[in-house]
Amino acid sequence: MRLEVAQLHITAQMKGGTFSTVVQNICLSVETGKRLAIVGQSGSGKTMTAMAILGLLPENCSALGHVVWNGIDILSLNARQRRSYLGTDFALIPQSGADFLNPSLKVGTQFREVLRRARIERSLQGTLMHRLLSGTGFDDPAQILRSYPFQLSGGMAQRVVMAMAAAGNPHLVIADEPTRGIDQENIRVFLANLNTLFKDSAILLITHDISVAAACDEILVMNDGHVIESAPARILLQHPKAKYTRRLICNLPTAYTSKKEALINDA
Ligand SMILES: Nc1ncnc2c1ncn2[C@@H]1O[C@H](COP(=O)(O)OP(=O)(O)OP(=O)(O)O)[C@@H](O)[C@H]1O
Ligand code: NI
Repeated sequence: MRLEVAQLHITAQMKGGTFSTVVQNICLSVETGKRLAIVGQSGSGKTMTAMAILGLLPENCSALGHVVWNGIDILSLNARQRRSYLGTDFALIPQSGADFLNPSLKVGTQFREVLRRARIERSLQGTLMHRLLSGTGFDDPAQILRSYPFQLSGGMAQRVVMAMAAAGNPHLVIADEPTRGIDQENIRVFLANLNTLFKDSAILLITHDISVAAACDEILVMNDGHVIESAPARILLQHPKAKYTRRLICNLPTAYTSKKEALINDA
């Protein structure tokens, strides 16, 4: 299965009634079993691109172009039809697991609701929740299910949300800055879990961290609502074409430090 985005334009209606272009002519593709990273500085349109794919754009924004999933241009479907993809074919791993969870409900209650929406039979829910939580590294899933979100650390909340995202066995997973605010060790664990839980899914990973992007198959660089370049990760990191990409790599945290000097000298 394959996601193909072509000539995606997103426009926002501003307060005075004027229109502003948010992204222009975005083209990207990712197929099941592959991971695509989107990198770019703040405000470059990464999240809006992801939201357009998932059908979750804010009300004042609209998208034109093509978002083709499995041969169907889902951008032309109505809101109800589009929502039916989320939680089944598509899943979102949001930036902050802790913010995503409802603070007043136990993890188990929220997890069951996710499974209900994914149309998992009630009698299978318990076993599935335990399996998914074990899959994200929890030794005692029962205790996690009994916990309230405030009893979890940021990294633990992220793992819970990831297990929830895996519940519907999605074919496309979009993770928006999933590693922001978590330490290097937890980033390593996150990437390992992502690869195991979503082995057969197409993964679109929005990130500021070059070490996370480097773990993907392809990298797409965005700036100011445009695609600057895209290429297999290794090629893009070692031979970035655009000056913007070189500067971005130099400014991104972690890894590739030895490459940075060469890139700066080249720029
Ligand atoms: N509801 C909205 N109405 C109008 N403009 C918006 C709206 N939401 C976002 N924008 C604008 O769209 C542009 C792209 O925003 P987006 O959130 O996609 O950036 P981003 O690349 O995800 O940045 P970050 O790395 O900070 O998350 C920004 O200029 C932002 O101000
Ligand atoms: Ni964003």
